[in-house]
Amino acid sequence: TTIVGLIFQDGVILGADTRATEGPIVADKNCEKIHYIAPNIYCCGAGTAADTEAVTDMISSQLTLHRYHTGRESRVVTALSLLKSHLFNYQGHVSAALVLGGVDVTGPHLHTIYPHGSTDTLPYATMGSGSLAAMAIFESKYREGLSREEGVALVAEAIRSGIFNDLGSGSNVDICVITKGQKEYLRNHMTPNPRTYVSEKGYSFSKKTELLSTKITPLRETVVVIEGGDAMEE
Ligand SMILES: C#CCCCC(=O)N[C@@H](Cc1ccccc1)C(=O)N[C@@H](CC(C)C)B(O)O
Repeated sequence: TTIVGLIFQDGVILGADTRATEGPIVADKNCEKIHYIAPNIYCCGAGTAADTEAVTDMISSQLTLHRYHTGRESRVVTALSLLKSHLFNYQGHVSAALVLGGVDVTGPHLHTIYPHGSTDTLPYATMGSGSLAAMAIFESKYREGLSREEGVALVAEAIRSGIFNDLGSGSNVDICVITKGQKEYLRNHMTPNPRTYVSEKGYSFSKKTELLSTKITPLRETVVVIEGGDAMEE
């Protein structure tokens, strides 16, 4: 997995690849790794698919009940506290490595949460097996005050770096843009690895292509007997 997040001038942008693996096997070529937490909060997950799905679903439900109780919009820090305490209680046995992002009354927020429950607050972050490939892009190109277009392009570039350089990552680019009072989930924003099909008529070559066997004179063949050479061992 390659999952990333960054803060741009109007909020937060999250990104993810869509490959699920089981050892050397690709179990899912287009899975979703950006999970809904609250209307203004989303979370990317790496690690064990079942664990990232279950833990984000659980915290999303808890925040829904909390919003009913308070009558207010959820805060990112609330999701952060609920996630880290759950993961810490399970001492790393819940294998969920998360990039949490959102915008609330206190502004834009981006955090990483590790399986053992430690967290970091950052302007840009990457997680998963493709995180080093993605971080190389951020470390060389991130700057504060990015526009929406620049931010989306940089997130896409970081995810593509993981897709093409990490075997644990692949297929498509999913993106989620979160600003004050608005969020856009761009499912399969890029599909750089389309499946190609051979038509039932077989391969189709360009008009200019000529069959080797007909047009071009047969390949020349000359046999040279080497005088006095030892017979080759059979
Ligand atoms: C679909 C399906 C089966 C998914 C199995 C499954 O969790 N794969 C894991 C790798 C793994 C982990 C622990 C045991 C075995 C295999 C996986 O692909 N993780 C990616 C993220 C999740 C959300 C898709 B990524 O971190 O590489």
